[in-house]
Amino acid sequence: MSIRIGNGYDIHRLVEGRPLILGGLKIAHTVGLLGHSDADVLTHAIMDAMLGALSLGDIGHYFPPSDPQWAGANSLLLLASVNQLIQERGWQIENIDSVIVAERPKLKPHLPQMREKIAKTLKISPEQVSIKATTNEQLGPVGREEGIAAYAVALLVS
Ligand SMILES: Nc1ccn([C@@H]2O[C@H](COP(=O)(O)O)[C@@H](O)[C@H]2O)c(=O)n1
Ligand SMILES: C[C@@]1(CO)OP(=O)(O)OP(=O)(O)OC[C@H]1O
Repeated sequence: MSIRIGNGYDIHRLVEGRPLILGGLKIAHTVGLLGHSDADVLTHAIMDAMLGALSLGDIGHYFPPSDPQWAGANSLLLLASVNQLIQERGWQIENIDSVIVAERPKLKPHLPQMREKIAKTLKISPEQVSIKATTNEQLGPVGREEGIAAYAVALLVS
């Protein structure tokens, strides 16, 4: 058995007139994340962690922000295709750990549903997907609610 580990990070700006989508879940809030795709920072960080584990580059390589094809893209569909990419190479996810950094809204009540959505997309159990939330203690751009960030680690086995 071989194992590989990867990490991912993403941040998107919060603006009015956009939905807030995190882990594939639409969350009621006054502002949402700006991006070429649905700007789902958590899912983006997870994809980069999976790609990083196999030194396969980053999501921008597979889904260029300059490509109109990805305008408004559902990041869960991109996640499914990254999963296919690693499976084609003989790898599967052992577990994912992640954290969303957001001052607001309160994300704890939404975390179980996010775990289910990510796990279903990756065809693994929700127990293999950890999603946490923390504030940035009002420090920096995230602390000023200018954006939301996410970090993820993925362990792959073959
Ligand atoms: N957007 C968020 C941020 C945090 N939480 C939960 O609150 C706990 C305390 O957060 P601190 O940043 O003050 O340490 C954290 O452990 C999360 O459970 C949240 O639900 N939504
Ligand atoms: C998935 C993509 C597609 O445009 O999403 P974006 O919303 O542009 O988000 P970003 O994390 O800046 O870059 C990743 C892109 O590949």
